[in-house]
Amino acid sequence: MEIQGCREDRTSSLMVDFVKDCGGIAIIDGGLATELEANGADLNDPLWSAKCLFNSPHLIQKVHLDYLEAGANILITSSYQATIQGFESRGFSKDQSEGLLRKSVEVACEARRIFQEKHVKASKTPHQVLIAASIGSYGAYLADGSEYSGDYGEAIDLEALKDFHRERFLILADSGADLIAFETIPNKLECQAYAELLKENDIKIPAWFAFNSKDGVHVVSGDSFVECISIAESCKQVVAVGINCTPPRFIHGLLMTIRKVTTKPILIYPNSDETYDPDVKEWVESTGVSDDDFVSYVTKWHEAGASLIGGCCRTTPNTIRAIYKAFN
Ligand code: MET
Ligand SMILES: [Zn+2]
Repeated sequence: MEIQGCREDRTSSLMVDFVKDCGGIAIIDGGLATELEANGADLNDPLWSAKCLFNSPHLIQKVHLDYLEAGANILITSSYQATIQGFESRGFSKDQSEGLLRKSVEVACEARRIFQEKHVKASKTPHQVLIAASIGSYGAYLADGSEYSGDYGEAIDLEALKDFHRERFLILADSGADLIAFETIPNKLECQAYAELLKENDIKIPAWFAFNSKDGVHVVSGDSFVECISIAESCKQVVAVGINCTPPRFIHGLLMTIRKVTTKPILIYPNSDETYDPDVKEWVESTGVSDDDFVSYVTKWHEAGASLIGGCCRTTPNTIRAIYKAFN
């Protein structure tokens, strides 16, 4: 029985095949950093969730396992805000920093192994699981809120972004993950940088591109959503495109736009519609969306063409369990 979910051929058909194997809808996990906080981690730190890689990896494994038990088919690793630059600025050596990046994938793979072994021992068939190695934006590394403005200033050009991302990207591409998840992409320049890194390095591992929006029309910088999706569309290693960390109420309109410009599987993992305040580095309670409200959207998104659905910040294993139930 093939239970790992890692396929030998990491080709462009990976996501189409995986979604088919999952019965037409693959469930992505929910918020990682915010769920680590719910489990007691103090992430008020420029490294955010990556801090747990050296100070509480057991918590990361627990949250991954909670999402698998809730029904997730895809785990996104804790490398979103993990960078060599960030770790070095905290006194880690280069080797140690690279080791911490690899560890983010190892912890997720170990959670998958534990989950699948437990189900096999109980004579149940575990669901398939892919590990997506997260890469957050340059703005996430800056931890100054620019991941939600996409404004990096004049000094940051395409080459600067490629130089910033190259090393971590190459390490994660060779880490044993099934794919790379470029998440919360705030502007067109960063999207181009990722596409060029994939092409120039003839990377075999597939990737997905997920953008965020705060007006339901553009990516957060104000750049054209259509142009960003089109760049991803023209990149053969990109196996899915879509939206993350965006309020659920914007998703349907954005989905209608994406459908016109892509032939690739579409992924949607919104946040819970609360607002992040970069000054205090906290999510500000607002109306938010309850798990029931969230789930009332998901079948509509699926009907509208999304085949990978999960949650981002402030969604929880309960959100993912509710999504799972909506489709099973
Ligand atoms: C700001 S979006 C964060 C995405 C990341 N995968 C997380 O859930 O922590
Ligand atoms: Zn998020």
